[in-house]
Amino acid sequence: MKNTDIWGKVVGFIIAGLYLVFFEGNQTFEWILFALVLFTVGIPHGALDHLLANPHIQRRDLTRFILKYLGIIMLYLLVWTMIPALALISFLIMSAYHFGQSHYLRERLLIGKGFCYLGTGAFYLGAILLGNFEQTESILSPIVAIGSFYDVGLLLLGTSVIAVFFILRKNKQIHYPIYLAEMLILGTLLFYLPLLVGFILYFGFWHALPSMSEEYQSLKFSLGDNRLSQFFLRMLPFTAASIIGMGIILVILYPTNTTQELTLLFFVLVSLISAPHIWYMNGFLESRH
Ligand SMILES: CC1=C(/C=C/C(C)=C/C=C/C(C)=C/C=O)C(C)(C)CCC1
Repeated sequence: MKNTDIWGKVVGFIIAGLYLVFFEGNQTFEWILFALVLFTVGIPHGALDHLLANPHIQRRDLTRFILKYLGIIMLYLLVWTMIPALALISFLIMSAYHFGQSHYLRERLLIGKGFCYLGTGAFYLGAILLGNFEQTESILSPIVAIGSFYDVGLLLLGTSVIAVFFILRKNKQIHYPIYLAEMLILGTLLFYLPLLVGFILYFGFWHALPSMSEEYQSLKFSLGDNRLSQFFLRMLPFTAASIIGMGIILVILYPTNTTQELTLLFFVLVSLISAPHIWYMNGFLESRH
């Protein structure tokens, strides 16, 4: 699985190309693509957090881990219900950091690491959301009115590329032109793709798959024989729990809510499982060096 991340990005570009040439506006294609990427890499990449914390975790520690994970989820749910705008802003900042982090899995950033993660992730997330501003605005309308933030968003997009450029250039060991080229090419593509297509391609092939590959590299020695099948097998319990849990909530709310409301609810559920995942993943990635 060493070069899976690179192949994944090639596949991501191919799917984007196929979509633009043959399936543009085809909602069936969009939903199938979304579900497929979400179920095969999107959710599973976060289903091994317990092993990243401790590859040989035993029942007692696993229980403690689950309780801690659920505690973070509950606390964050409380924030969503009491101060939704704050919960949303924290979700966007956490996500930007987390997405940015997965662009530099093979690098060792010595200067401005946190800002570089944040800037890179903010750029890609910004491209996805600003390129489909009206839809983003309408999904978020039950929480906040973002209508007047378009120009600020564009400014943030420009600032983040420039900031990342300077940070990467300061890190002399990094070959920065490749990252900038990727930002410009992928950023433009994500800006023009529809919201959920752009999001799922980026999430699946630029974030989840590279992260999964890194998880495998780190866990493979503790997986015994048939390590690849063991790796996938161990993802099953928490993947299934997340999909079933989120599915039940969405199915119950389906009859009384619009598609926009269900989309927002889906992302709120994603944010709930992402909060502890981002925390544990950061601990895992930062402990490698
Ligand atoms: C696409 C999209 C949104 C943002 C989603 C994000 C930020 C997802 C992050 C997922 C993460 C961090 C997963 C972890 O592995 C909004 C603004 C909620 C609503 C409009 C559509």
